[in-house]
Amino acid sequence: MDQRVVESYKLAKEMYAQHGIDVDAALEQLANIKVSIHCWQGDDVQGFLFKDESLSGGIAVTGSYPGRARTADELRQDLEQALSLIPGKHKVNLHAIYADTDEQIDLDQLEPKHFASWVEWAKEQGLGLDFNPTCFSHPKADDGFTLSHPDEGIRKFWIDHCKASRTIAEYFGKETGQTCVTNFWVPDGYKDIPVDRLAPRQRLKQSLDEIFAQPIDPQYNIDAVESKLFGIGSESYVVGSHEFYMGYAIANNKALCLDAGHFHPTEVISNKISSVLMYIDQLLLHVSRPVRWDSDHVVIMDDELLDIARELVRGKLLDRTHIGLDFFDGSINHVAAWVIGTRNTIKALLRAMLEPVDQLREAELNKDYTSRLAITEEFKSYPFGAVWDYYCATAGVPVREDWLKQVKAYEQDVLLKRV
Ligand SMILES: C[C@H](O)[C@H](O)[C@@H](O)C(=O)CO
Ligand SMILES: [Mn+2]
Repeated sequence: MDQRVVESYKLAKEMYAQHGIDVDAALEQLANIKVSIHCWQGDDVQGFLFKDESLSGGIAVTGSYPGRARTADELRQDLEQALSLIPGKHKVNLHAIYADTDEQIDLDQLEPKHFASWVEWAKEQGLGLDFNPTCFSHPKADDGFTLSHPDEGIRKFWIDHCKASRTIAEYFGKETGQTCVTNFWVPDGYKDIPVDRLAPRQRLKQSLDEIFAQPIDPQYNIDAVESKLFGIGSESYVVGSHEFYMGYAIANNKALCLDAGHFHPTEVISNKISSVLMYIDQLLLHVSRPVRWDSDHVVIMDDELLDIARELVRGKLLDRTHIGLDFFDGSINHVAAWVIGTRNTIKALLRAMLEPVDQLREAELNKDYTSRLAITEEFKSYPFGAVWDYYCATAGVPVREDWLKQVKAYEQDVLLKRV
């Protein structure tokens, strides 16, 4: 290992120790945190089942950076490349449209066997798998409704797809030995002001009740539900609102998914974590970055990311939180997007672990808000970067921006050859 990395680390460790912070213990804790890396950044949310369907559901990918994965093998190859540049052992989050099969199969007919290659790969790589039914980019979702659809036949199709998804998730959990988190998000909503807000919500509740009627051992699968304020084409009303799913999760013992881009533009999920975890057992995060709207930009080291990490660390809530990523930027190298967003998420957790929380809490309780602000601000320039570099070096991944060289080489050798 580069001796400068080791020396900087030692100096940093001493500085943190002066505030009672055990850096080695923080790194040990960090190494046990798994981030769920979303497969859909790798191919602009296209999937492999319906090559001719364009992305729908009120979400959008912009950009046409070359080299996106076209097959499951390519996607796995790209994920391996990204994972080789990210410290720690993590999970990969699949959507149903990423089934790896030659069969012409519809979503309601999916079975574990259609994901066998993913499971085999995950086992080889020592990765966990998470899952999502895909209730969009399909002709039966063209009018913007799925699980709350007024047509019984269409609603049943989506219920059957979600049931099939839970069976697949259970299989993931059994095979990998790591609990699969299955996230349910549906785009259902109206562009303009509806007359009846209640009936679609009653139908969505009924559908969810049917989907979850089959018990699954939580050792293998846990279900999460994800709300949204608005989407493109559902600006006036989304059936699965925050209140709807918060209530549903509490009443039915489900995990709640908070996506950073799914609320009012000035509303932040960091301020929701401590509230929702008072009433629900487990949380799923979709760490994302809204820029003026739910634009799903790559996660950067901004105030909100750090605040999310602080909430989890300070409240000792990491054990009850599944950290997933959700962004899709088609304007930059797809592998780099994963690396940037995931490294930032892990780095933010480290930064949060390297704060003098006890000291700050004491200042707060003593109404010494001057010290609270002063210390918080000074710690923003404490040498967390030296600790991060050491962590990357000991984990066998590139230090600082060195990873970019590898991504550029991969782009030349692999991605640009995909024509
Ligand atoms: C593709 C994902 O399931 C999707 O992004 C969903 O989680 C979401 O956030 C929709 O806005
Ligand atoms: Mn999301």
